[in-house]
Amino acid sequence: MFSVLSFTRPGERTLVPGFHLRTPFSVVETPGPVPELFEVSSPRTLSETASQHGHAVVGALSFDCSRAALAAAPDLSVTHGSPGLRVVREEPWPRLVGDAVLHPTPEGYREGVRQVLRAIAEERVVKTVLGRTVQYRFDAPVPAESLTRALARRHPEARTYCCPLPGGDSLVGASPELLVSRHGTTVRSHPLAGSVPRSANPAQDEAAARQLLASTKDLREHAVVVEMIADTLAPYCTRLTVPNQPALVSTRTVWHLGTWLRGELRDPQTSSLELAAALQPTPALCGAPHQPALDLLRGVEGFDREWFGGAVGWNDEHGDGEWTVAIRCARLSGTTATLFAGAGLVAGSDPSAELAETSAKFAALQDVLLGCAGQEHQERIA
Ligand SMILES: C=C(O[C@H]1C=CC=C(C(=O)O)[C@@H]1O)C(=O)O
Repeated sequence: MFSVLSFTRPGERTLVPGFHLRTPFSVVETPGPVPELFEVSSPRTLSETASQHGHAVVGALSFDCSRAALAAAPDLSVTHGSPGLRVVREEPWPRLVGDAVLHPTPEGYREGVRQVLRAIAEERVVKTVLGRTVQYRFDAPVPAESLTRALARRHPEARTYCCPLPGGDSLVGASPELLVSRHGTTVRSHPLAGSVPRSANPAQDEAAARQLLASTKDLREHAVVVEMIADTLAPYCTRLTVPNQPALVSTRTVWHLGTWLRGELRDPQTSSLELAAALQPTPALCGAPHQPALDLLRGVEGFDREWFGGAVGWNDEHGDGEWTVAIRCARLSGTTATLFAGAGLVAGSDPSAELAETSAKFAALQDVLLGCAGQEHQERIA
């Protein structure tokens, strides 16, 4: 069942963003602010409800898939190709107030990694993804749409999104990872796992990429994810192609290992939302085996991920749609912006290297958020 949430707070209407998802191949957006969100305890319920009413829906699935915040979007526009950025009035950018709040501290994160490595050594888990947060406060709310446009300019290769959340918050990000798409009977997924920070020195950058492609630790970390996604999609597909080697994927700040999976749907009634709910969360954000990894990360992280590591996307009235993994993101809530990043841990992971990896992941948002605020990046977060 689902309940309708009032989405706007009195007096805050002008700050409420619409839904926006830009990829290198398309832009999907609502024409204006989303008036109402439906909070759903089972995304499948809404998928069925949406198809009964013939509406497209947009929104977010939480990390553990126990919640979805979705909105009916009868006027959803899908523009194929690589259209230019919509010109809208630029709002004034707020100023940063005070210092960044890190959770946990860098040493706290390294200690968390050691705890997970002990659990791996005791064979309680094979892999767990450990997250951390950094929170900034501003003298006024951060304009979500301006931030999204600035992210799209800085990360044209990414899947840039702005998604309304309950309580007037929004989730804004520039993710490199496709959870799942369904177009007609074609299903695609592009999991990423196994990463190293990029270097400003071209020779070092190339060497880092080469080492990543040859790293048995990172290949193992990646294989766990691909196996789960292939096993989950296989029953939905008549044919599923799974390359046996990952390829390098570059973002502005990080190299990743990535694998494109492609399948043909067995039943054309299966919607993109149903596929997303079946996959979420993959071991790229949680770990393996699923339940012990989830219990472990909940105990060690000490914060509620809610939408971080979930999925943001759309599903049209035919069941077509795309769901992006909600990473490289900030939750905007009033005058605060909370950034999230995590790293996959397997046997052989090094606490300081994992900390550096999360810092490089934060940088995707930080550079834009603090750059727009006219601030130098003074905070040493690692
Ligand atoms: C958890 C994050 O990244 C995931 C996605 C790609 C590579 C990952 C890794 O190598 O650890 C993570 O699994 C994040 O960006 O916060």
